[in-house]
Amino acid sequence: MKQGAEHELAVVVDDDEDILVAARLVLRGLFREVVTLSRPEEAVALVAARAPDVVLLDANFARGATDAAEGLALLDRLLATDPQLIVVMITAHAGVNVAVEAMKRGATDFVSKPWSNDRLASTVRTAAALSRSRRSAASPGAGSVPRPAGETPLIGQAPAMARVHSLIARAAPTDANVLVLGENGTGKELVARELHRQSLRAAKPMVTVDLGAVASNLIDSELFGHVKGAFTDARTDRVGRIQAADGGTLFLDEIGNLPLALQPKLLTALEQRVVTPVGSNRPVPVDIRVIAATNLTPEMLRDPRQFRQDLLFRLNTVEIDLPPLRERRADIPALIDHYLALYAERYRRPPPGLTPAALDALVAHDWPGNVRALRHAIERAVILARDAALTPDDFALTPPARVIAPEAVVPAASADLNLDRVERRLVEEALRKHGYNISGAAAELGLSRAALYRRMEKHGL
Ligand SMILES: Nc1ncnc2c1ncn2[C@@H]1O[C@H](COP(=O)(O)OP(=O)(O)OP(=O)(O)O)[C@@H](O)[C@H]1O
Repeated sequence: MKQGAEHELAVVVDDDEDILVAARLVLRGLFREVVTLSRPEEAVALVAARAPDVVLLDANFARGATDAAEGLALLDRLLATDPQLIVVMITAHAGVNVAVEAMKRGATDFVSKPWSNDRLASTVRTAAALSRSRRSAASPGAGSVPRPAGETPLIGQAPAMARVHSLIARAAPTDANVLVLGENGTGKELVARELHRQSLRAAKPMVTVDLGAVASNLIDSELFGHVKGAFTDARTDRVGRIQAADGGTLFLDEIGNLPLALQPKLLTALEQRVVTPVGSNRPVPVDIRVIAATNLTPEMLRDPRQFRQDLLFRLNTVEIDLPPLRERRADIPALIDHYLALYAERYRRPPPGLTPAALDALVAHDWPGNVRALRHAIERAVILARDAALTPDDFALTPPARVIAPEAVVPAASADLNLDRVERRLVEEALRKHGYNISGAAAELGLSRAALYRRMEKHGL
């Protein structure tokens, strides 16, 4: 038995002898025993008998095969034999689709050939650490830390959300970059938090950059930092957010707002795992996992005039698409219960009841602002609630989105000129006109996204 090895048993399954030898050389420092198998059928029996810490499995078995069918079928069989098993897939260079398919089926991570030995070692070490915590707690996601009190859980068991939960559970413990897509208010940030919380980086920070809220000329130094004197206002050195996330997770919200000119710089940082602060020529090494989110549609994202495709390819190793609330109405009652209880406690009142008509109206509503709008509607209703159960009128549900000419919202001379109410109306109309797309509505109103959010909060929209 080898002294000093961190883990017990690794199994490498590949029909290429060179790969088996190369993997053994890397893994023998980490495991007391490394078993290499060139015949896939032996793997199932070995997994059943010995519950290895990690299996490293080649995706393309039959020599020359590229569709990975055999490797994926074996992955299914191994996981059926031992659902707690940690499998790291070996994929061909640029085999991202295979890697994603493998992770959807339950692989924990992947390495692509040709690999760098350091990368292989760190991927397998991370996977083995996960295996240990999974087996000791006998529950998936055991590497996670508890959700802080008061932080919202990701509610929803409708089929579309069940898929989201399952993708989160599988992608979280890997270092794969994740791109979260969805309309405004669908919960993209919550998903990012869950991914971080269930990851092996959970004890380290998740650093967020909202690229929609930072002025475009400041994004460079916000992300990469700067050195004193790099520009007029740079009076001291400043660490950028990427570096601040070292060891943890970097959450890039509204990634669609990253200026095209800065996209190559981010790509280089992600590929080379270094950042070079503005005004410096000394790259600093960083170890980050990136989660990005956007409300751009997949079609917009795939337009090279909006987004560099090589950067997209880096960011979307796993893609999680959050459906709008109107496509998962089954989740609405659970969301209502959660937020009624939350706000009743916050505003120190008994949880109000709900008439059946109110429940029907809330479930039937289209919620163009998604869960955020539902949450605000409930908060407002709780604040205004009297003793009786809440009725549809207590929720001020507006009719479905329609496009309104801007002139129509300018009040006639005789109309209500109260500034606060006019502001509310304008904000509401702009939101509706843009289908609750915050960036679009903010641009039309001449506000930053942050300023628009403040007004939405103020007016309970
Ligand atoms: N599934 C959910 N369960 C509970 N609360 C949710 C859920 N989805 C969203 N919310 C709540 O809705 C609000 C908006 O969520 P979040 O900020 O994550 O959305 P987003 O998609 O990132 O929005 P935006 O694109 O506008 O930044 C938050 O208050 C969040 O707590």
